[in-house]
Amino acid sequence: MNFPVIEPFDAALTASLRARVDGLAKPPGALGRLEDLAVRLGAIQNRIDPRIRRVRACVVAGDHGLNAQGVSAYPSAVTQAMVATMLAGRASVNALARACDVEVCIVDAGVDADLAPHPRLRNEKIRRGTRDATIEAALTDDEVARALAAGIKLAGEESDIDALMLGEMGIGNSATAALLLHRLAPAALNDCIGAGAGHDAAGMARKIAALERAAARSNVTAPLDVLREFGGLEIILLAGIVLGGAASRRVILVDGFIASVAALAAIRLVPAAREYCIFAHASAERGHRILLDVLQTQPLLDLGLRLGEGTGAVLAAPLLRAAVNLFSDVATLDDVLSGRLG
Ligand SMILES: O=C(O)c1ccc[n+]([C@@H]2O[C@H](COP(=O)([O-])O)[C@@H](O)[C@H]2O)c1
Ligand SMILES: Cc1cc2nc[nH]c2cc1C
Repeated sequence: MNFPVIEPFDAALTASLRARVDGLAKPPGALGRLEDLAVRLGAIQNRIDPRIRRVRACVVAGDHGLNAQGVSAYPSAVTQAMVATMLAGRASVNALARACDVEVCIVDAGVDADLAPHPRLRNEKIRRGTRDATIEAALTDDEVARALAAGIKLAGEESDIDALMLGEMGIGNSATAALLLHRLAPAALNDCIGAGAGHDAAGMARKIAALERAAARSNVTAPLDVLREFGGLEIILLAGIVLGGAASRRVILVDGFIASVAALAAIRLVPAAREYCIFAHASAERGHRILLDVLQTQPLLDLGLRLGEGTGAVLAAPLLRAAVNLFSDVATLDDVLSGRLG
């Protein structure tokens, strides 16, 4: 499969952006990591004057065949129910998006139900849920390729969207994400498994045993093979959004554990995508720390969130707007010291 070309950053422009930030009316470095964010946004957009016009959260939904093994405390039907809740504007992500001026786009990549058409629902369904990865490959090569292509295409649309956020909804996807992290980091499987949406001790034991069976079934490590063996459709479509968004020089703001695993998969497919991914927050899900360490990145926020839906990414949108305002609104130190502001 052919992936879009993702350009590395222009080193001279990055140096100019840093010089601009250093020359603003403040002691150098006094705005801490917000300064790094401002430079990064300019480097991503390849502009000395980065801008954040429209911001869109893509909440991609899918179901997981391995949920039949009891890897989640919740039935797969909750995925469909939460998609309906998001379409009604009543999920957490909707409330936070209204507060942070973020558009929400809900995408069906593989919900195990026939969803009625809705003006705010994008139908990219590849199939109704993945196959049970403890028994057989979750997907075919063709299904993986089609999910990636759908994400790449979606991310390339509407050129005035400057930042794309990765969000997801999929009961059982913390189990799938643990398998992907185990193979793609790589890291010991046990360290990648957390409580997901919540588990008691018996539930955790069931989840660990099922994931050990799935991991023992296939020893693949190449990224496309890993995605075929373990899924899931929403994670793969999100990886496509990373590739398409980076190729069109958009900021990719990554939500929690599952969205971060999607970003990792994209980065394993096209390493240049890494610089375009900004990790919004540190999820409380076990395994997220491993992923952040592997990618040597520090998230913007740490609020103890572990919801998904794109909630953490949406909350970081104001930081993007704040960072670009430094370039557009702040006087230079030279102007201040020479009295040129009047
Ligand atoms: O993104 C996270 O950090 C995160 C951590 C734990 C759970 N979730 C959400 O909870 C669901 C997955 O949990 P589970 O237990 O069903 O695998 C899925 O809908 C995710 O959006 C999300
Ligand atoms: C209710 C509920 C809402 C969610 N949102 C994202 N993952 C979720 C999981 C559950 C169970």
